[in-house]
Amino acid sequence: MGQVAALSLSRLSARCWQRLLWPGPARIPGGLAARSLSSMATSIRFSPAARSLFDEPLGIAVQGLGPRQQVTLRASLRDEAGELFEAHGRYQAADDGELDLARCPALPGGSFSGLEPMGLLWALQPRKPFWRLVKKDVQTPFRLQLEVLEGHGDPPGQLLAQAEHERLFLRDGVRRVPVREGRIRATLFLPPGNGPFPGIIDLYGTGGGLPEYRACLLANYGFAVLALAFYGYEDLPKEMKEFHLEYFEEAINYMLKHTQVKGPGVGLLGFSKGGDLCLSMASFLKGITATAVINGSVANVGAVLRYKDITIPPLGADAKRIKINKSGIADIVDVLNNPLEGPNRRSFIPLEKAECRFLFIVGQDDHNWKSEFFAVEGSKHLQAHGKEKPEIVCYPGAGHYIEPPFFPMCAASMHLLVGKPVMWGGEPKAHSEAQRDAWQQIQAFFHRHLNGKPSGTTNKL
Ligand SMILES: CCCCCCCCCCCCCC(=O)SCCNC(=O)CCNC(=O)[C@H](O)C(C)(C)COP(=O)(O)OP(=O)(O)OC[C@H]1O[C@@H](n2cnc3c(N)ncnc32)[C@H](O)[C@@H]1OP(=O)(O)O
Repeated sequence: MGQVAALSLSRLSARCWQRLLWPGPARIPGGLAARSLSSMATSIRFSPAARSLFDEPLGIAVQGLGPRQQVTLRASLRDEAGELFEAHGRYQAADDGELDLARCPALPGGSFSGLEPMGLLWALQPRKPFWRLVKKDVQTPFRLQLEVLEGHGDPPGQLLAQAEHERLFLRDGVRRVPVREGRIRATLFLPPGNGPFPGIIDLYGTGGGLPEYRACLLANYGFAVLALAFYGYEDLPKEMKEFHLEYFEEAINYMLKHTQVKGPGVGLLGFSKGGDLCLSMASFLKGITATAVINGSVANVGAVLRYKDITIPPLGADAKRIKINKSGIADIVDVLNNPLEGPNRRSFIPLEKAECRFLFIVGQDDHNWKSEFFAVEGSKHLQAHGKEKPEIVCYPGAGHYIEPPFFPMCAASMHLLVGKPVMWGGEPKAHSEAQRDAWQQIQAFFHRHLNGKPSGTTNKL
């Protein structure tokens, strides 16, 4: 079992005992989320006070402590399945009894240490092993609970203060529009106003369903974003057997016909399996100006890909190359064949046919597959065909699931294609920093190429 999961289980007894004493955060009536139920002395200050967007930094301070008083701050939230995610930090107040996480480092012994103002969020970990924080209903917030507890004991001492803060996904005025047009099964997020807005199509990977949370967070920054399901959702194919690009072509045409989407082309944002689908869309379909891939493959994987009379077979894999790491979890990083060798080359996506700009976001500790190798070989392939060199941004210590900022890193979870939990790679702090930078890189890339705006970031390799 993953170390993190084991930690959650081993501490379960202690926490259960603590929870028996305190049945959990009291619901605060009237939405005064930031007001803390506390003794007169100690109070919690969030900035912004009551609610903020999930991908925004959150200021956290505690007032009214004793000079240099030692306290434990414990953050928690329950996802929509009711699963609990927790993190704690050990702190010492300043001489004036104030504790501001932007200025005060966390001490060793908590979920994180050092000066980490957002550590209580990015270090959240599930009690349930192999569980990942996802947001299914983006119209409701995650309710973050924060407790201030006396001392650094385990279990910690008495409750000094508690407060709740809402982490939202939809900025005021952003519209959520279910799309059931033709075969398309999607959700369109539109910024406030009439636009037209630069359009992006957002694809997740293996797992099916219709994850909307990255699309809606991106729409908060002025893009019209279509979260597109492509299997395992409503009347779409139940399994990942074969994909027809004509389905994705419908989605592109839907966006380009939309009065609030700015042409002449759209952007594509794909993660994991969604990444190679975006690369295939860019290679065979028209109307694409910019394609960003997060830990994607430059070979078609996991299912046959068809477009008109063209067929691209999925890259071969060998289950015998599945390793078991020291925690007993499957490591599939070597499972796929090399798409540069022999018959595997038939799976290599013909990127040279694309007429768009590319951005590859790479977690260098990705254990789903060799994302850096794929990005570098994709770059070589494009340049060998006289195409622009793509942007490649590599993040040391980042794993496979590079999500929007402050999503806690998922070390391992069920891989629906492999049929067992796999390790995704990454080290939590480095992974969190990668998520924050990648989010800026992706927005700058799309603003630059869909809007012609100068970007504020540099290209790192
Ligand atoms: C063997 C050797 C061969 C190997 C070949 C390898 C080739 C490699 C090539 C290919 C490589 C591809 C590379 C890649 O793409 S790697 C995978 C990349 N993953 C993604 O992009 C996420 C895609 N989307 C989803 O996962 C779903 O949409 C979610 C989960 C967001 C909701 O979707 P939906 O609303 O439909 O959810 P459900 O309630 O019906 O659950 C369905 C199942 O999902 C599991 N789940 C749900 N929630 C969580 C959670 N919070 N934590 C952990 N697990 C969770 C759970 O097992 C559940 O099953 P069950 O527990 O209910 O039974």
